[in-house]
Parts: sequence; C-alpha cells; structure tokens
Amino acid sequence: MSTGTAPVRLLDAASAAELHQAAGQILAASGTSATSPELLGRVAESAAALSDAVRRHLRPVDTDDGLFVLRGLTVDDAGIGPTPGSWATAGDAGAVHDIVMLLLATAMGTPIAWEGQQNGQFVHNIVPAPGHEQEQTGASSAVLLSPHTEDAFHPGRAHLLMLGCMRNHDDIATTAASIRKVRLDDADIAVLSRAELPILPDDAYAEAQGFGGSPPDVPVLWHSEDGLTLRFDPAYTPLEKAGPGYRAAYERLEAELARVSVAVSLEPGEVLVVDNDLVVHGRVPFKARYDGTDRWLKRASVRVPGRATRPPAEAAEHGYGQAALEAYAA
Ligand SMILES: O=C(O)CCC(=O)C(=O)O
Ligand SMILES: [Fe+2]
Repeated sequence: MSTGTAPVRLLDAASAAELHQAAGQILAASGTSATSPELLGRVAESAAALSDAVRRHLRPVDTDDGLFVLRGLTVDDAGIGPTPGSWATAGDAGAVHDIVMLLLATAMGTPIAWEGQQNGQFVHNIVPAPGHEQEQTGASSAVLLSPHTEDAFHPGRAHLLMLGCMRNHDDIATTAASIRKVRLDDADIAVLSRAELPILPDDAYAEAQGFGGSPPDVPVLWHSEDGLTLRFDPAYTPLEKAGPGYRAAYERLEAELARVSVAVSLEPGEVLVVDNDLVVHGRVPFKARYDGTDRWLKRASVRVPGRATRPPAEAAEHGYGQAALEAYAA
C-alpha cells in the first residue's frame, strides 16, 4: 500500500527476473536456503555476476531519509504457503526469497548472522508468534515496537538492515525515523554524545542477556565523516540511571524522532533497506491472526566493508559474548 515519503527504487521486469532466476538456480543446486558454506559460495558467485542494472538499484542509501524501498520483485502468495507460526518452525518456507535477500545483501556488502539469534541463520523470518505478543522483538504484535537501532547492544551490528515483505494483508507499517531529519540543539547533541549509559542485549538474545561482564556505556549520537549517526534503543537503555539533564535530552531526541517518523507499509515483494547508522525503525501494533495469513517479513543484516561510521571506542566492546558471523569471512 503506502510507502509514505520513502524513496522508491523500481526494478524493471528484466532485473526482477534476473534476481528470481539466480535465486531459483541456487535453491535448485542447494536444495535448501539453510546456511552452508556451499550455499554462501553460490550466492557470492551469483551476486558477483549481477547486471549493472540491478547493481545500480543497490547503490548506497543516498538521501537524508536514510532508507529506500526496492520495488519490482514479486511473491506468489499461494506458492509460499502459510505464514509460519514462529521463526523456529519456518524451515524452508519461502526459501527462494531467502536467497533473493542474500543476493541483494551480498551486492550491498557482507551479510551477517548471530549465533544467538534464529539458529545462526543469515535470513530471519519475522512473524508474530503466540505468547510473544507483548515483547520488544520482531515476534511481537499487540504492542508498538518502539524505534530502535537494530542490534544496538553490539559493536558488530549491521550497517544496513533489509526487510523483505512476503505477506502483509493488514497493511501493518514499519516505522522509520532518520537522525538527519531531526532538529536538536548543539547542547543536546553534546550531552547525547557522551558515553553515559549502556544498551543491553534485547530479548531476542537470551544467551547474551546472561553475560557476566559489565555493560559498557556508549554514546547515543556520534559525528561521523558524513554527518550525525545514532545508536538508540530506549527499551533496553536503563535511563533511570542517568541524571535529569541527560534524561531530558534523551526525551527530546525521542520526541524529534517521533516527529520525523514515517510509516512504511510494505507490499509483498518490496524490500525496505534501512541505514542502521542513520535510521531507527519500529512497527505499529497489530492484532495477529494466527491462521497462516499473518504478516511475514524476511530480514537480513549487512555490514559494509570499510565504512567508517562508528566511534573508535566501539572496537573495545565485548558485545556481551555474542559474535557477528560474517558470510564471507576469510
Ligand atoms: O516488523 C517490522 O516491521 C520490523 C521489526 C523489526 O524491528 C525487525 O525485524 O528488526
Ligand atoms: Fe528491528
């Protein structure tokens, strides 16, 4: 339905067919989209052979929106079968789309996965799951998923987050707010650039939540070479530990992000690409159907080699014992 004011990049039919065919061939050769060195090898080879036309659409995010919607791919609603009841039971559901996501991610950088999340898979299934309605994770539904940087607790977090839509009958929007559209005075920026509070692992990382080390304090805002960037996850930030001045600045940032937030309701086939250094994303509340027709997204996370958008101090963080697995690590 509506993608609000999000910039759209429209793949022509030939480019969409090229991606579908490449993914289909990889799936036929591998028999599954489950991660293996063989599968990743095929993806890397195929991504390297993508046409310039496809590649042009996958150039870096190039506006202050900090995101774009890639349109033109298609999903066969009957062919993908019912929406899985949870990520854990998704298996090979929509497998060819997992591989499309990997091809896109590989054309933009290096896909990453987490040992502690969704069994180390490189493409996650985001579906509402019974019993998780109230959580601050992708499996929730009844609550607003508050705006956050993806995997904000970790120094190895993605530079780009990709959300590919399989099904969204109720037009449930992802929200996105760019730090480049926010108005904050210099004093607030200075306060929020101090390493004052930690960002704790979110509920998708049970193991990291049990980590024994002491949580590092991190800045929320940071001036990188190309402008202001943010690392923000209020649901996992112990704000009560900060003084009133810090809290007030944090709340002004929150209010500004809400003011500039856009709602992006993805249609099947559309892929939202979010710059995780510029944009916080979330999701509006909704009522899960739990009948096989629920909203269903595929998610991939991408590191962009050589990108210098992170404070150098992050290199010393322990990451709560979690390791980001790079698809093409040497
Ligand atoms: O469901 C959505 O639109 C976004 C969920 C989310 O935050 C995520 O998948 O990282
Ligand atoms: Fe998220």
